[in-house]
This record gives sequence, C-alpha cells and structure tokens, in this order.
Amino acid sequence: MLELKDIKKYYRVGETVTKALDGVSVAFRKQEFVAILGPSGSGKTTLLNMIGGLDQYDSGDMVINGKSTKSFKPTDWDAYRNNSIGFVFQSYNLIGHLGILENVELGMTLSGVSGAEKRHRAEDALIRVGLKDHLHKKPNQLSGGQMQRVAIARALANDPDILLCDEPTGALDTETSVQIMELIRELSGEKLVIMVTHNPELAKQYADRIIEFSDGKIRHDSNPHQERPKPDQFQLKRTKMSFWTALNLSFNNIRTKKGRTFLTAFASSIGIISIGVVLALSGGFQKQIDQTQTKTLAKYPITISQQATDLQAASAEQQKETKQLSGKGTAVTAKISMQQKAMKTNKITTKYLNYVKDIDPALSNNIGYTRLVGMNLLRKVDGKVETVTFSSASSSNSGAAAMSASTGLGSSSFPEQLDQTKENFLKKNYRLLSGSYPTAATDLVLVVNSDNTININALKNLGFDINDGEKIDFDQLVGTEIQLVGNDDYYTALPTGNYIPNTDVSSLYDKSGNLKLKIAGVIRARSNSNMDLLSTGVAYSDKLARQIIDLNQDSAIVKAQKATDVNVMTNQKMDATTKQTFLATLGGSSMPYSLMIYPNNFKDKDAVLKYLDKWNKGKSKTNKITYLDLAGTVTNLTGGLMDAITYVLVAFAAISLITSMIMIGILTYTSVLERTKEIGVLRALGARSKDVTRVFDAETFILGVSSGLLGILIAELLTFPINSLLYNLTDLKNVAILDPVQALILVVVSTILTMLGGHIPARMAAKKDAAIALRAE
Ligand SMILES: Nc1ncnc2c1ncn2[C@@H]1O[C@H](COP(=O)(O)OP(=O)(O)OP(=O)(O)O)[C@@H](O)[C@H]1O
Repeated sequence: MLELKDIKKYYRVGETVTKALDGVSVAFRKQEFVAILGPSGSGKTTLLNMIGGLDQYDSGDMVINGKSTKSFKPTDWDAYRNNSIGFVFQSYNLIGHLGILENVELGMTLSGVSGAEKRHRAEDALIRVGLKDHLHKKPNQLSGGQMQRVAIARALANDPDILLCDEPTGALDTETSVQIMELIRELSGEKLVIMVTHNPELAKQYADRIIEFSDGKIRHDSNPHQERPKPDQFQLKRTKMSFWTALNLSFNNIRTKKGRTFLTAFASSIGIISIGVVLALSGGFQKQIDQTQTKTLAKYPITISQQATDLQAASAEQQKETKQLSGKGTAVTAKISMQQKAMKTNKITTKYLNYVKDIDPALSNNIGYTRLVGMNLLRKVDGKVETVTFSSASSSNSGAAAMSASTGLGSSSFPEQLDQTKENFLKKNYRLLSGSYPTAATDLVLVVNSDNTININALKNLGFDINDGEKIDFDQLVGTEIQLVGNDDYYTALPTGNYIPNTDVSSLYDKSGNLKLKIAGVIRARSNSNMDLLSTGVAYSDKLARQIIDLNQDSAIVKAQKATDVNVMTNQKMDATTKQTFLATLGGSSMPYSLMIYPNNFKDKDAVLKYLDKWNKGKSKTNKITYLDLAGTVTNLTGGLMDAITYVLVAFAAISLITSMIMIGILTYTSVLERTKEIGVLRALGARSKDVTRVFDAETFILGVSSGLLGILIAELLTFPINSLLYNLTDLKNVAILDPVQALILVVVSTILTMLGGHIPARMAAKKDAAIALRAE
C-alpha cells in the first residue's frame, strides 16, 4: 500500500552535506510489523518522518495506495498525516496542560469529529490500551509506560492506516517494554506498523520483517515486498481547526500558568487603566464645565447694542497691522485706533425690533431692553420734597450703566416676555418677600441680595437717611411713592435759549402730568434660578421706560436739542454720537440703546443665533447687525482647552499601550519557544500551519481581552478614590465617570493591539518545521 521510490533527502549545513536518505526504495504491505534497525545517525527517524509526511523528500517519489505524492501541497500533507498516520514517539510527546482524554481527542478535533463521538472513540482507544482506570488523569499523573499507552491511543483514535513508532520503548524498562511491544504487535494485525529501534532482539522477537539501515541506505530487507501497480484509490479528508478549539487549547495552556498570565495581563492593562482614567476624568470635567457654564452663563444674553464692537473685524485688522513694522520718513501719521475702527453702529430699527420679537418663545422667551432715558424723580421725605434717583452708584454718573448695557448683567429693567401665557419672569426667578409683584407699568420692585442686603447707595439715592448695617422694615419700603415729572415741568427755558432744571421742586410734586410710581414689593432671586439678572436696588418694567419716552418725546427741551448741535443745558459742542446719546437721556429717542436676548437654555442659543444671522443675510456691511455672544466666546475657549489636554494625556497613556503590545509580543515568543514540542505534536496530528498560528492568536486574544477587562475594572475602581479626593479638594461630586462605550472601545483596542503584538511570533510558530519541532528538547 505504500511505496518509496529512490527517495533522497540531503541536509546541507554550511559546507557539509549529510545524506540522511540516499536513494531509498522500499514497499510495504497493508498489514505487517516492520522494524527498521540501524546505528545512530543512519537516517531512521528521517525515513519515518518522510513516510509520516512530517518532512518532505528532495527527490524520488512516495506512492500511497497508487497515488503519487509528488504534487502534494502543504494542506494535502496535513490531511494525510491526520487521516492516514498515527505517530508514537520515544518521548511520548503528550500535551501537558491537557487531560489524557483531550490528548487523545486532539487528532479527531482537527478532523472535525463531533464532541460526543470524539469522547466515545477516545475512551475506546484508552480502554483498548489498558487505561480504563486512568481516563481522567493528566499526563504528569501517569507512569512512563502509561504515558506511552496514551500516545498509542492517540495514534489509534483516528483509525489511521499506518502506525509509525520511533523507538517506542526507548525510555521504558524491560518489563514495560514487553507490554508495549505486545500491544503494538496486536495492532499490526490490522495496520501497517513501522517501528524504528536500536534493539535487534526486540525487533527479532516481535517484527514480521526487519530492514537494516545505514548511511541513508537500506542494507538488508528480511521480507521484501513488491507493490503491484494499482489504480489511484486515495482520498483525503481535509483538516481544519476551529477558532473555538484553538481558544480552548490556549485557555487550558494559560490556566497552567495562572500567575504569569495574571501578571502579564496586569502589566499590559496599565495602558488601558491610564487611558481609562484620563477619559473618565476629562469626560467628567467637561460635563462639570458644561453644567457650570449652563448655570452661570445662562444669564449672559446675546446683546445687540447701538454701539457694537466687531471683534472678528478687529482681530483681522490687528493681524494686518502687525505686518508693517518700522516707520520711515520724517512725518507723523494720524491714525484711528484699532478699537475705534472695530466700533460699529448697529442700525436698530422698528423693523429689527419686531424681527427680534418674533423669535420663537420656545427658544428664547425673555427680551430685555436698555434705554438711556433719564427720569426726573421726586419723593416726599418727612414732608419735604427731594430729588431722588434709581441708582446704586455713589455718584449718578458711573460706568455701571454702560456695563449693564453691553452685557445685560446688572440691569434695572426686567426683561419682557414674548409669550405672555408663560410664567412671568419675576415670578419664576424671584421670590416675593413683601408687598406684591408689579402689575401696572408704574409699579416698581426693590431687589435685595440673598441675605436681604442692598447697596446702601440704592437707599440713599431714594432719599432714605441710613447708615451702614442699619435695617429698614419691608413695610417702610413697600408703598413708597415717587413722582416722575415730565420734561416740560421739570426744565425751565431761560431767555438765552438754555434749559435748567426747575429749582422749586416742591411745586412740581403735585403736577397733574406726573407719573405716580410706587414700590410694589421687595423681591429676592430664587436659589434655583439661573436668571438672577437684576442688580439690587429699584427695578422697573420696560413699559415704564416707554411711557416716559412717550411723555418726553415732544417736550420743549427735546425739540430745542434736536435743532442744535450745542448742548442746550451746558452750551458744549457735541458730535453726532454724543448728541444722540444726550437726546436719548432726555427721552427723545424711541429706540432702545441695546437689547438683550436670553435663550431659554444653553442649547437653544445656537438656534437663536441662527435666527439672528438670517437677518444679516444679503445685507450690506453697514446694514448688518452685529451681536455679542459673550457666553459663546467663553465656552469655545474652555471646550478647546479641555480637548487639547485630553489629547495630550491620552497620547502619553497610549505609550504604555505600545509598551504592553511589545511585552505581549515577547511573551508570545517565549510561549512559542516553550510550546515547540506541542507545535510539533499538533503538526504530526495534522494541524495546518494556519491552525498553529490560530492557537497562538487565540492565546493573545485571551490575554488582550483579559488585560482590557482588567484595565477597565481597575480604572473603574480607581474612579472612587479619585472622586473622593476631588470632592475633598474641589467640592465637585462624581467627576470621574467611565463611559461604558469608551470602556468597550478600550477593551477592543487592547485586544487588537495585543493580537497585533503576538501575531508575529504566532506566525513564526506556524513556520516552524514540524520535524525539527519534534526533535526539540
Ligand atoms: N534538520 C537537520 N539538519 C541537518 N542535519 C540533520 C537534520 N536532521 C537530521 N539531520 C542529520 O541527518 C542524519 C540522520 O538523522 P536521523 O535522526 O534520521 O538518524 P537516526 O538514524 O534516527 O538516529 P538516532 O537513531 O540516533 O535517532 C543525522 O546525521 C543527522 O545529523
């Protein structure tokens, strides 16, 4: 059934050539017990490996059941070994980390025999070789003879045609050797058994045929056989190891090295831990920043002011200017400053005001207005009429009004609601301490701080004689009446054409044209409100401001001022802007100085901005309306910063990931070295080189997944002490939170990286020559 025709196998190492097989021609019967005898180094093992398909011949041909093997591909050889050959080695070559049943099953696993069938056949084979009582042991729990029996059972399990035994009794005592020889002779009744031995007595005693071998040549054959020409009856069933089998093999192997595996997984998880912690922290911080921003920046509105600064244009200008460095010539050049250039007048028209009023109340329900209109206010204090103001400043002319006009913070007129059906702004954001919420336009409110304090000047300017720390009852404040006098009553025209305030204030107090104002209530910002916009002191509605403008718009002083560029009170010359501002304070301008749009929440702001941008579409530069989004500027800055920090930290942490990758590579390489014998056995049993790669890939897969999971677990555990530390340091709760999606991605990344790191040694393992692997010590 098997015929070798002039087989040659030469080993070339450097200059020397070893003729391991030098023209071997021999044929074997379907059933016989052939012993190959010969001195050491004569080529016996090489011949056996050649017949077993572990090693390939240089020239000649081997014919199996009429089929030439000349055109065999590597996978054909793999299938041939698995289907037709059973190997028994001198040193048993059992896989130590598998039980003896699994050892016997391995060849069947490769040929795809189902689980139950495999177990059944393995048990049969082990019972046949006399190991009924040892089925569930591991190889290292058996004696040498028993181990060789397992090896024979493994060789038999797949029911091969040829049993190849390489000095099967070489490591056994005489008594055990006899038992093993009896067993092999029994098997030769059904199979072709070829046994290599040094021992001529044993050969003579048991073998049917003895072939004497020396220097790679057959010297004598006791019972030669002539193969008759046969048709090709040879068929091969391909082998294939499933990834599951590979995983199982590797898992068992890893189990035997628990300590080392844990340490490796731990070491390579450090990269994952650091990236996990960095991501948890940065994500948490970003969340905290977002929350704080939403809370604190919600009250920074989008501001549209008559005098706007186009920041973008300004910075573009600045870049252009810095290019011209040194001056030339002997003249001085007059120049408008950059800030001045960036100043831009927004043409706020009734049409634009209406456009803003049309904003979807679902996006932004509160619009505030700043008007420069002055108020001529009088109050009776202890029966005496005094002029008073609604200001918290020590002198009425301060920068606070300008500040509030451009940022919308610290305003004294409360925003108007676009949707009247919704909850009132004051009621929603302010708690009533005394009196009532304002109902009429002439109702005022007094805003106090959370500790019920108020700026002393706010009270002093209202005519209250009070010292620092002194208290006034709510009752004394609520109901306070203030008279607002129209310009025509308040200002007197001089014969020169100038106007001065009337000095006889008591006569003005009861004028019929006055608006009667009243402090209706005392209010305080609710603790949960994000919109505590009003500065402490008196606050009033925009309706009141509009009523004052209505009252004064056509007054004599306004008309007179409109007609001249000279200030009608001081006779100072004014430029156009100053004149306009002055007219506005006299109540001569119906347009607000600025408007403030308060988006309902941080997210709605973008939609509001889009709405405002729509107005500018297609308009010329001078007709465009520039708005200021202070909160947006701040958010962009902090967001970008956080991202940058995260990138840098992740990059650093990633270095340790690369280190672990290299480490896994080294470890797999060590594992490959350690498991060389196992690779040889797997190949002898018919594993393809691909399958060997698979075994090691499976090992790194297990390592990658476990180090990823371990890393995530440790990172998750670390968030607890980190959070408690941060809480102690910063009062921020639960900053570090590991996002489950990021955690999953990290495990996947860890697995992929470790598999990459281990794949090169895994490929090396696959390339190992099976015959050499088996010779490894
Ligand atoms: N991979 C190899 N590279 C180079 N030379 C080799 C290789 N394998 C075997 N040889 C040589 O081929 C010759 C035959 O070796 P082989 O192992 O077949 O002999 P053997 O008869 O089985 O010896 P022993 O009885 O001692 O096991 C020896 O001289 C050996 O040095």
